[in-house]
Amino acid sequence: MPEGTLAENLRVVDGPLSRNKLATLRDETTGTPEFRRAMRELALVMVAEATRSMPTRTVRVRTPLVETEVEEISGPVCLVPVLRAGLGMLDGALALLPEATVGFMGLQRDEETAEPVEYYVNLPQNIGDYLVLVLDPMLATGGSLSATLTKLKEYGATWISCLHAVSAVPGVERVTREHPDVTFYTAALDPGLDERSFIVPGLGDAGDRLYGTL
Ligand SMILES: O=P(O)(O)OC[C@H]1O[C@H](OP(=O)(O)OP(=O)(O)O)[C@H](O)[C@@H]1O
Ligand SMILES: O=c1cc[nH]c(=O)[nH]1
Ligand SMILES: [Mg+2]
Repeated sequence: MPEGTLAENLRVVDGPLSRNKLATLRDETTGTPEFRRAMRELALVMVAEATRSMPTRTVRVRTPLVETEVEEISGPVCLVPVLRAGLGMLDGALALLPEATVGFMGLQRDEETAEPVEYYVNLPQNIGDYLVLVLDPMLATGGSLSATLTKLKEYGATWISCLHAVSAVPGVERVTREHPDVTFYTAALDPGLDERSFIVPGLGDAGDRLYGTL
C-alpha cells in the first residue's frame, strides 16, 4: 500500500515521538522492562491521537473568575486490549482515560495456520453505548483484529477505533476493506509478512517480548 493509496480509514501516526518509541521496540537488544516501558509510552501517543476524532459535548464550569463553556468527551470509553500483547498498551491508555471501562478479547494465533483461536471474551453487554478503542500492538494478517471487530459488532459496538504499534500492509488492506466504518491508527506500516506470518521488519513477537516468554 504505497503512500497516496492509503485507505481513508487508516491513520499512520508517525511523528518523531512515535518513531522514537518504535526505534526502541524494534531493536532486538531492547530487554523486557524497556520494551514494556516503550510500549506504554507509545500507547500514550496513540491514544492522544485517536481521541482527536471522538465526539465531544459542551458543558459549563466555573473558573476561579467566571462561568465558561468547556468541552468533554461525550460518552463513556471502553478499552479492549486483545490478549496478551494488547495488555502492554492498557496501562498507558488508562493513564489518559482513567474512567474507561475495560473489556477483554482473548485470542491466540495457531502457530501452524496463523488463524486466531478465541479463548476468552469479557465485554460489557451495553458496549453500544461506548466509544471503543481496541488495543493490539501487532496487526499482521488481520485475522485477530477481524475476529475482534466481528465480536464487538455482534455485541452492538458502533463507534470503534483500533490502535496498533506495527501493521503489515496485507492485514491493513483486509481490515480497512472489511470494516470501512472503523478507524485504524498505526505507528508504522510495514511492507509484509514472512513465511510464519510475522511482520517484516516488525519487532518480533510482541507478547513474548512484553512478558519475557521468549
Ligand atoms: O493479524 P494477525 O495475523 O492475527 O496477528 C496479530 C496477532 O498476533 C499477536 O497475538 P498472538 O496470537 O501472538 O498472542 P499473544 O499476544 O498472546 O502472544 C498480536 O498481539 C495480535 O493479536
Ligand atoms: O510479527 C508479529 C505477528 C503477529 N504477532 C506478533 O506478535 N508479531
Ligand atoms: Mg504472541
